[in-house]
Amino acid sequence: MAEAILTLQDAAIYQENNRVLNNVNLEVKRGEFLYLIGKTGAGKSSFLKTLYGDLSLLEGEGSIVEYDLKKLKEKDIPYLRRKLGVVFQDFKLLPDRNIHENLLFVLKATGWKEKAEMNLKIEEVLDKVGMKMQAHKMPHQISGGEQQRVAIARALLNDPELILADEPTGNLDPQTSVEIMNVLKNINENGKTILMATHDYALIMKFPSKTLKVEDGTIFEVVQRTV
Ligand SMILES: Nc1ncnc2c1ncn2[C@@H]1O[C@H](COP(=O)(O)OP(=O)(O)OP(=O)(O)O)[C@@H](O)[C@H]1O
Repeated sequence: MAEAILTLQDAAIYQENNRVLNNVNLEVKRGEFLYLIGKTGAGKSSFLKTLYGDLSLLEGEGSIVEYDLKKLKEKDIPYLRRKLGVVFQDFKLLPDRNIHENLLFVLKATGWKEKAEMNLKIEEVLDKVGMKMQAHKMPHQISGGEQQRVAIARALLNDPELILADEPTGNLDPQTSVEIMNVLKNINENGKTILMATHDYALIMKFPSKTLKVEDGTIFEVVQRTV
């Protein structure tokens, strides 16, 4: 049996004083690809924010990539984030520097020092997402799908154990969404665990995988045909 990379027991998720989710119990095993679905406002983003330390876990127990979410301190968060790769709907690339410099910025911010090592790492992650030849371009010179590829490459820089993707195809057309899914699936097949929030049921049908649903204030696993 693969070991658990994420577990939650009787967890509640809060936004300010509002309890958004309750009785959350789940276990994600190393190597899994999981979807997180649910209506707008159901609490998917709040859930993911709790996992990457943006919201505190106030009730229940939780552990992610060996961090205890209940005991997480402010000073732990940068280290937790290095073991997680987070991908957002809106790419969040820095507009004032090229692709290479965007990735270099993250490496420097996470403690890398050796220029040659940094350049090699950047080349390696851009190669994984098919963007090696475009490292000199500015974010506005590449398409949305290409920007998302770069954002995925950025998430891979510190060799994370788990990738959290919040609607990574939300701003992309159907064909580009399929291309991004192929990139994510490929990364998953190479051993990374991925938890991906999405509204895109067509994509789920095309790339079936274990699916969690956020509904009525909690999270539960659904079988594919009922999503
Ligand atoms: N900063 C905040 N303060 C208080 N309540 C919030 C805050 N952010 C979100 N909420 C509330 O928490 C609930 C869950 O929001 P959340 O953004 O997690 O939903 P979601 O499922 O990710 O939706 P979407 O698909 O639109 O991103 C909503 O009722 C929302 O109004």
